[in-house]
Amino acid sequence: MSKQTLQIVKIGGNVINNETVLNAFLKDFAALKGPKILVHGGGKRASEISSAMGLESKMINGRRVTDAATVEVVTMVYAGLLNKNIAAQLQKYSCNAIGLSGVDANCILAHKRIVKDVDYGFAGDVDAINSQFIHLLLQNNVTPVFCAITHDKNGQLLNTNADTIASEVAIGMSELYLTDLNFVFELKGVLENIEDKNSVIKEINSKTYPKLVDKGIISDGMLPKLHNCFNALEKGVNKVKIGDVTLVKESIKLYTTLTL
Ligand SMILES: Nc1ncnc2c1ncn2[C@@H]1O[C@H](COP(=O)(O)OP(=O)(O)O)[C@@H](O)[C@H]1O
Ligand SMILES: CC(=O)N[C@@H](CCC(=O)OP(=O)(O)O)C(=O)O
Repeated sequence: MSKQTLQIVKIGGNVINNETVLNAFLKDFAALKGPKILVHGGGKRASEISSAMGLESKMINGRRVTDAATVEVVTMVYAGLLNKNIAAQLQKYSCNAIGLSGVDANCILAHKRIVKDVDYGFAGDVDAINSQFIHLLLQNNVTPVFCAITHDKNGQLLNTNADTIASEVAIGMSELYLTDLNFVFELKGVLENIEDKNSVIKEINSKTYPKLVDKGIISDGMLPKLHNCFNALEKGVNKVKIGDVTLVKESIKLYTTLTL
């Protein structure tokens, strides 16, 4: 039997911080037919709230250094405020959303990120997705909304990059579905020239990708995003796209497609 298509959409911090844009996007997302999953970040809001609490935010290579105080703040912001607000807006648009962290029903198991020379604290890298439980929700017309909080099965909460959550969920669900992964952010796609908002590169493949990195065209947060895109394609995800909030509309023509 052929697999059903599953849409996985990730929204980032700049979209989440603009209430009007976020609501318009959530209305379109709610109208998407078929099984779907929303993954949200919210790094920008977490940095603002940390700052208001007198905590400094430190990012290294696109990932937040998450000390004991920061893991408390990000859990409150991602798994509480943002996750529940997004689920409430989707309910308003008649999408039966369930706001979840990776802890709930052991949906996303992770381990503390260990890399040479950098102590990221309670930042997590993903080990496993509970695809059977997520499948159960989807089959009952429930739409999971995941935030960036995971756990290590030893009682420790971990903060995981939301792009990584989206690609790992897409990889994990690929055993059951044909998965389409969509990264939604504030620009129309990956740009040839960051000053020209319409200079969207329509297709990036695994050969052109390193050249764009060498030329400095791809930098900052786009580096881990593209790494996650290619990792997803290599591990069986069907389609990967990057674009703005109109990406979930069928009529949209301008975005970046990633291919192997
Ligand atoms: N070539 C590029 N095209 C588009 N954005 C780029 C490019 N190179 C670097 N960027 C930066 O990457 C950012 C997106 O990454 P990030 O801030 O992590 O997004 P999000 O929080 O939505 O995941 C953009 O806001 C932009 O500043
Ligand atoms: C470990 C790590 O970096 N976690 C991220 C999780 C949120 C996120 O990825 O948010 P955006 O998608 O809005 O950037 C962070 O705390 O910023």
